[in-house]
Amino acid sequence: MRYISTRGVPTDQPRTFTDILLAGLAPDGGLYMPVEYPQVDADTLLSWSKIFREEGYAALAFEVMRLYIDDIPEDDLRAMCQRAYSVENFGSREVSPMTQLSDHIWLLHLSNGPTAAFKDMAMQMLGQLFEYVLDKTAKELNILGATSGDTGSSAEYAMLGKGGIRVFMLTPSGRMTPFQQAQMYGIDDPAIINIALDGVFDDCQDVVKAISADADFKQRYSIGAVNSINWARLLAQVVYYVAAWIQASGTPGNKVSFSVPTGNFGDVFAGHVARSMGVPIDQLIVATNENNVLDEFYRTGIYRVRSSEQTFKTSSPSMDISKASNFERFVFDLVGRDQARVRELFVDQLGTRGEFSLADTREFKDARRKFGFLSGSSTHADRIDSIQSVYRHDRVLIDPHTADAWKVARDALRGGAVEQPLVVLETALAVKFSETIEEALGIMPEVPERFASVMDAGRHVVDLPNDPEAVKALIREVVDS
Ligand SMILES: Cc1ncc(COP(=O)(O)O)c(C=O)c1O
Ligand SMILES: N[C@@H](CCOP(=O)(O)O)C(=O)O
Repeated sequence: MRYISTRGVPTDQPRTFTDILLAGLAPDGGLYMPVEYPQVDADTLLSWSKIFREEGYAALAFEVMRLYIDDIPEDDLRAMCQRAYSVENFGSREVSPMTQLSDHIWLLHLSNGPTAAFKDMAMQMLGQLFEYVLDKTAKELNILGATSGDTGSSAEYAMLGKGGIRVFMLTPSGRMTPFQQAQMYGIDDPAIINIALDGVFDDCQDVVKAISADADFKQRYSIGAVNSINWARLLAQVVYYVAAWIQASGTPGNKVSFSVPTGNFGDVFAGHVARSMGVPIDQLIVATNENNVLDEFYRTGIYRVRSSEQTFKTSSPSMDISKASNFERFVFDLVGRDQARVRELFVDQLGTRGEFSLADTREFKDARRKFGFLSGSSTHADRIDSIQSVYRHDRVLIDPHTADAWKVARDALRGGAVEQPLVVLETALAVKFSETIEEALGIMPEVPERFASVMDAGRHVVDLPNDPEAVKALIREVVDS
């Protein structure tokens, strides 16, 4: 498989998987995409079903990922999948089991990994891939990432102790929960550098992109990406849509729909990839919180990003995002993979006016039928109500992000916009957001044994202004010392 940029010019040479794994963002500022989506037929789906049931998630992950990775020997890739998706890391061979809730909704558990969020599902694999490629090339990697609370800890735990890798993680100062802060800032290791930036997540992400756009700096300091701008993150996430389809249906003729709590549009985009490959997915529901830029697009065709000041601080804080990176990947598919058009929309129009409209285009009018996207949003009151409702009926504790998806899913089911089976993606454990759980239920979530001492750790973090130059200076200081 070869990869191209969403913005590239047609004469650009397509890249291999290991090239783009270390590169992250494309040099033209676009995002890498496979030149095509491999197609799977009914026989393949049935064989995947058998593999998942008999051999577990790691074996399925290998089958899916090998379709996109042809520059790593298969035995090595299989071994990496086994190490990433071990029972030790995720607690079971299924890795992402499902629970059936009332209202005919399934809950896909994606938060059984080391940091209690769905990010571990991809990040554990990324840790294996980075270590493998760096070992072969004898290179070092300085990962520069942005987090709203979950990517950061997931990346740090996945990369900790991996030779030749340092992590510089930008966090939005004062916007993460105490648990999320403690998980990250508690790590005392010279290869993990936490930075509290004076801004929101979008500012952190902008700094990452600005530094990645400085080709000389990027090359000199071997800057790599762990955010979902890195295609490998999304690829690893495709696997759990297949695993969920197998668990909820497993019959090639029977489709499954998904409701996905959405911020940077990575998770739901992985569902779009699975659907585009021929995995039997009917609807993909984009569920946002009050920061509803994406819900607005799917309702109106207008994509209007918001400034940091207009980005609300909500009780599903990991989704307080108003510039969703991966949305560009979807628009690339929506406009028929026309790179010049993507450049025009994301560089010329968005860059100058802060918005663009596809409302009057045939592509947008066909989008729902062709790509199966639905959307909705949720408020703080909705989240509280959803957490209460699921706990009352099913005795299951869901976190505020999962609650956003559950609310939009239930509305869509009741309104007849979507059919069963309908799967809600559980993206974090409630323990990370105990303040909101206490408000909803009057109880604190139980702290799993593995997190018993998280809150007691020290605080290792550097405060910096919202300025790429200040971040570059810190990277220079650490790497050159
Ligand atoms: C707990 C949680 N749920 C949902 C999301 C949204 O996922 P995505 O950014 O891939 O849309 C995030 C991060 O953005 C998250 O941390
Ligand atoms: N919710 C994320 C922010 C989005 O990051 P990405 O790595 O998925 O692009 C977080 O918790 O940091």
